[in-house]
Amino acid sequence: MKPSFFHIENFSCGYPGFKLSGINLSLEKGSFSGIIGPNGSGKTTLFRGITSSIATLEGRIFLKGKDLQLFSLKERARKMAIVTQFTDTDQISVEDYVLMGRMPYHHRFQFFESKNDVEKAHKYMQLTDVFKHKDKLMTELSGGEQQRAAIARALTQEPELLLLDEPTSHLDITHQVRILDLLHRLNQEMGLTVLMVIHDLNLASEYCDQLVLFNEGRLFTQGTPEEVLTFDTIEKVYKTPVITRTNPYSNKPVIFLVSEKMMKQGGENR
Ligand SMILES: Nc1ncnc2c1ncn2[C@@H]1O[C@H](COP(=O)(O)OP(=O)(O)OP(=O)(O)O)[C@@H](O)[C@H]1O
Repeated sequence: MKPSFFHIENFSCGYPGFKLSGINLSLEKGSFSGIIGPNGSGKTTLFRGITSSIATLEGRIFLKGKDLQLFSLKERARKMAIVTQFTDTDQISVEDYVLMGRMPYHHRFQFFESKNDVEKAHKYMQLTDVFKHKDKLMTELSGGEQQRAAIARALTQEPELLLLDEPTSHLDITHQVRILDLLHRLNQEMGLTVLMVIHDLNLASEYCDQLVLFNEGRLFTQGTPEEVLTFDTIEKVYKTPVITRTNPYSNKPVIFLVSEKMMKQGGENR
């Protein structure tokens, strides 16, 4: 059988007091997947395990059939990029920050970026709408602008697999759609494989082919948005009732939250 593009096998990692365990996950080349789940369920921990920021306790991860541990850092950075929740905002210009995405392609004694590196960085800065800030310091950007610069840097890395931890958490609605549309376009046109942690279940439903739902350090279920975003599953995992409907334009599931206020008003109107 042909190995999948990215394969996580019986994986476990964690910290004292929290263990993520028994994770099995396969991503096909060119897939667009979302990891969802309540706060503290282990989504970021999985990314930390994948990038070896924390030690693996059990299991293995394969990228294009090769154990991720066997990749050199440079080789891995050419294949896989990650956008974390926290952008390091040193005293560095936005342009230099994004250009760091080209470092995995520099040869040993290359101290300056090439014309090609600058062109790529400018292209992705434009696509993420941060080009106008290129001469500012990263510390002078807003949270959403920093998040877009981090995405620009990861795209400048031109990876085959892009991992994003809550890429839209600081973005206004225009930029949420703009960034997700951009990722979708790169996914469709260039075969970029995307795996993102996302809290907004409606955006997850709209953009992802596959959803992976985490709960209490385990993978609770995975499947298409239609299979995962059901009333029963959401109530069981998030412990809150929701209303589920289908978006008439995209035919994807849409979730409406049910508040106490809404329940009371519903009662009064009956
Ligand atoms: N450095 C750490 N040391 C010890 N425990 C940690 C550490 N980082 C996270 N945890 C714990 O691990 C658990 C999972 O955290 P994680 O950040 O993976 O959750 P998450 O699903 O990404 O949550 P959120 O949706 O809030 O971002 C939490 O209970 C958290 O308190």
